[in-house]
Amino acid sequence: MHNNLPLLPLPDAEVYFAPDFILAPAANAYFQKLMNEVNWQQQSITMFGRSLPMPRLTAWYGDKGYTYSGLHNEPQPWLPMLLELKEKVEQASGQKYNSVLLNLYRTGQDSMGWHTDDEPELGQQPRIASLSFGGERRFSLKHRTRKDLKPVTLTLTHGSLLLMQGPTQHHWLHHLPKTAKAVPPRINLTFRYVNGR
Ligand SMILES: O=C(O)CCC(=O)C(=O)O
Ligand SMILES: [Fe+2]
Repeated sequence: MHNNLPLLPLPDAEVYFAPDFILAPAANAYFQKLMNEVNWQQQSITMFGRSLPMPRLTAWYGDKGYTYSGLHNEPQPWLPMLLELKEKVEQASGQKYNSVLLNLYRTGQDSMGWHTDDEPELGQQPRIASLSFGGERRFSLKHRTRKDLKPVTLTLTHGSLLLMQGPTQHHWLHHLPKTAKAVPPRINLTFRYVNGR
């Protein structure tokens, strides 16, 4: 699908990054509203038979249930603010989304490990539109098989939009590592199109 966002020169991928997608005054207001109005949850992950708290808070809103990190998530009904952001992202990307997963990274110790978003419900070519608010964090992509390609690191700035689509999830992993720096809290919204159910 055609859009006017800046395309990153990555092989086997279609990744766009607009660092100033939402400008500071509006982005500040969204950050505060998201902090206050989203129903943030502490979920657990089971690893090696042990249940551990996820290193971030999460929330899931949208039209359809979705399995993520082995957990089935029943979405909460859309908040007006989330529909407004969804519309902005749909206009910029030229595509529709029907769900959003929100992540709150409270400190530099909150993180997300290497993964791909390739659950069957996301279809053959998952599209993920990721908005960031608050503290800047580094985000990296690494090719699954091509060791000659160095990992690519971006700084996900306040108000930025990162769009991953096409073959990206088949060939690249991504993560949001911890940082030892003192960083303000960060809120991330990943809009997705979930099929079925
Ligand atoms: O916080 C981020 O920027 C990454 C989030 C992510 O990869 C995900 O929710 O699948
Ligand atoms: Fe992801």
